[in-house]
Amino acid sequence: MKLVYYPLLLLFLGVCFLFLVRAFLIRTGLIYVTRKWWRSIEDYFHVYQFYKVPEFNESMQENQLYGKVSDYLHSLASLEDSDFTNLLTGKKPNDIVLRLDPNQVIEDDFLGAKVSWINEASDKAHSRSFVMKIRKADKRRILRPYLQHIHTVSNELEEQNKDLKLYTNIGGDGQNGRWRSVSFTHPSTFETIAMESDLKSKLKSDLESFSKTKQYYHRLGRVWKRSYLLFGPSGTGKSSFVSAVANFLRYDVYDVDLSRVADDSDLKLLLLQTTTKSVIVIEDLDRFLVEKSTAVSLSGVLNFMDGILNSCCAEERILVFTMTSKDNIDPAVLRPGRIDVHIHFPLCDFTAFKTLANNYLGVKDHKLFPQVEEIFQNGATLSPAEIGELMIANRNSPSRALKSVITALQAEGDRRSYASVGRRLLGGLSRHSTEESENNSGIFSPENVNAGKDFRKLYGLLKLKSSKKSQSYEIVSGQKCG
Ligand SMILES: Nc1ncnc2c1ncn2[C@@H]1O[C@H](COP(=O)(O)OP(=O)(O)OP(=O)(O)O)[C@@H](O)[C@H]1O
Ligand SMILES: [Mg+2]
Repeated sequence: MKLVYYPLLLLFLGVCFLFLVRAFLIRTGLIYVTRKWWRSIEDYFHVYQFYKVPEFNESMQENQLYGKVSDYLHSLASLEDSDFTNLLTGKKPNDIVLRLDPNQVIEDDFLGAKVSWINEASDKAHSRSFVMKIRKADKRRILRPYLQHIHTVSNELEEQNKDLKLYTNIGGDGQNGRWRSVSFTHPSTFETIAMESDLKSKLKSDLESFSKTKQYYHRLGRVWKRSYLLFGPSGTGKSSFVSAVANFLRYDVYDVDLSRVADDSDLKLLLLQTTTKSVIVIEDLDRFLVEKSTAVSLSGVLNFMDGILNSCCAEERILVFTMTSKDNIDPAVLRPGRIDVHIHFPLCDFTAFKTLANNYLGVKDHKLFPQVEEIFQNGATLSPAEIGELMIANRNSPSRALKSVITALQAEGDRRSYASVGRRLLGGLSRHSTEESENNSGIFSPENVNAGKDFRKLYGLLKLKSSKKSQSYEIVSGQKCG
């Protein structure tokens, strides 16, 4: 009977022994020595192949693969396990980054195979190199996909780390280029913009799919561009949206000021001088077209929108046009193909208000919310910019902030009723224009554009009223919406 339990006892003691040895090795740090020995034993039984990636080629030109490999290796978590790394300050003031020391080894895993890289110190030619070591047995299976993987990851890292630029056009003869740039640091992102969440995800996936469809556009013989029209009252987030797009795609921004463009050919020149992977914006296009306050003709604008000149390079560009209203705009400007996506930016509703309260005050719910909701339901509204300002001014006290929003909304509601009484009193002659406005979802005539803020808010109310029947945000892809 005792003999039956013997092997079990031995097994148990063996497991306990191994467990204790492992705990001992980890505790004393001897585990690293053991691993090194184990690796040497493994090395002894495998045949390896080495690939050198030098910093310069034989003509002493920079080998771009070296930079990509360097970016890739320095992004690996296993960098921390290397025996010797340098600690350096990163791009941002509080960033600390690790850099592999010369002759240090870094390990990587790819498709179940182990790959080691050695950061070789300068040789006679004063050039550095990375040397990849893989088992011959794994070479056929992983070499190509692994190199492809390095390319993809390093390209992604480059996108993430590049400093974005904001270009603005200057007047003048254009001898030395017409764009002047500064760092683009606008913090607006899709997360900070108050926008219906479904619409937000649709727009994000639209942008993502655009940035990945080069082949598709080429096959159709189309310029690889996507045009967005953002329309809505002032302070509803149109410019913030442009920044969010740039931050999302990591694209530079070119802000075209039409008042500084000399003529159609000047506009073409500006377009030619933009770089790939950029968002090109014309703000307040309606103002320029309706008031004709630019030297550029309508056909000049249309050619710009079509991006004909860009077809030579066919690299990705996003065109964004902002307008207060698209009602008085020549339909040719808005036709499908010229404008791919129309996005309506309405004044605030309760859902947008909650997003703002969360962003600005860190408040997800509050006892004053039902009161705010009721006021919105009665038709009062303000622009997100106006609500945001009230919240910033009272950011230390959410209750005070919400009370000030309520007071402002109530004042706005009162002004609205006052305006509607005024309209009724005016009667006859003016009734026609009011009806016309309402029938046309609140057409905003050029005279109204200049009639000041109060009128603009009134316009916003009419617009919101009509849009509430359908959706608060309007996105129509590939067709004009009205
Ligand atoms: N939908 C929104 N979500 C979050 N913040 C917003 C939103 N709309 C406006 N804001 C805030 O209001 C300010 C003004 O917004 P923005 O400049 O984007 O408005 P706009 O529609 O471009 O106005 P305008 O037509 O006058 O140029 C910004 O600081 C922004 O943070
Ligand atoms: Mg703006």
